[in-house]
Amino acid sequence: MLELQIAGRSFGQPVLGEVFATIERGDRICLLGPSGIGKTTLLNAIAGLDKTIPPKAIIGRDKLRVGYLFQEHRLLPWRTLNANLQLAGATTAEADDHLASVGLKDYSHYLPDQLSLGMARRAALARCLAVKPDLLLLDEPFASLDPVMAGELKALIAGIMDAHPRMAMICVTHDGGDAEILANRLWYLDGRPAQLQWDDAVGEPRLINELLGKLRNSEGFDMV
Ligand SMILES: Nc1ncnc2c1ncn2[C@@H]1O[C@H](COP(=O)(O)OP(=O)(O)OP(=O)(O)O)[C@@H](O)[C@H]1O
Repeated sequence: MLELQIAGRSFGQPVLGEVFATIERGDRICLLGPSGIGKTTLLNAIAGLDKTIPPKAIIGRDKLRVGYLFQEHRLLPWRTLNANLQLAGATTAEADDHLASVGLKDYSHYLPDQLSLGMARRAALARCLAVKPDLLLLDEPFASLDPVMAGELKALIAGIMDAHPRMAMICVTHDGGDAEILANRLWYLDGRPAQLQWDDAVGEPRLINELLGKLRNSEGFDMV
């Protein structure tokens, strides 16, 4: 579905090194790595937001719709949730359905600033769904949420992926345990410049335990 042939990305000094990987329909990838290593930089490149990365480095990108959940919700504050989703291409009724699917059935007419952090993140997730994505990019969706809300959002995302078996996902997280719930592949980004150190299938419990063990032993990695 998508092939990455990224030569690198510098911000004054090299951040990303060469990244070669493929993403197939239905892939659920958790992207882990130390803080500041380049995970968001890689997501931005895949999303096509980084104009310094030549389009030919992301083969297949032009044929895909991408939903990107940024670290902050980026909803337009002067528009209702329904109107925000309409901007992403949904009809009024579709926007209501997407909002209902993330537990915001009664909040269609709310403004983003009237929502809690967790609700705003779910509204932003609904906006991602409104673009009918082939690929969902999630940048630390559980950051700053209390454990109950984070758990609910994890279950919600897992349910969305089950309901859309041809949609692929890359989810940046600092918690290797998220992979057990969400992923069938683990990407681990490390080094300077950063490269994918591991790209593994984690479909089997034995494999995922092995990988999480490696992550726990990895220097400088924060396991939660
Ligand atoms: N627009 C920019 N200008 C300058 N430096 C940048 C820019 N964007 C990212 N960087 C640098 O690139 C490096 C990687 O940043 P990035 O946000 O991709 O890391 P990350 O792995 O997502 O971090 P975190 O886990 O803390 O969110 C950092 O050193 C950061 O300071």
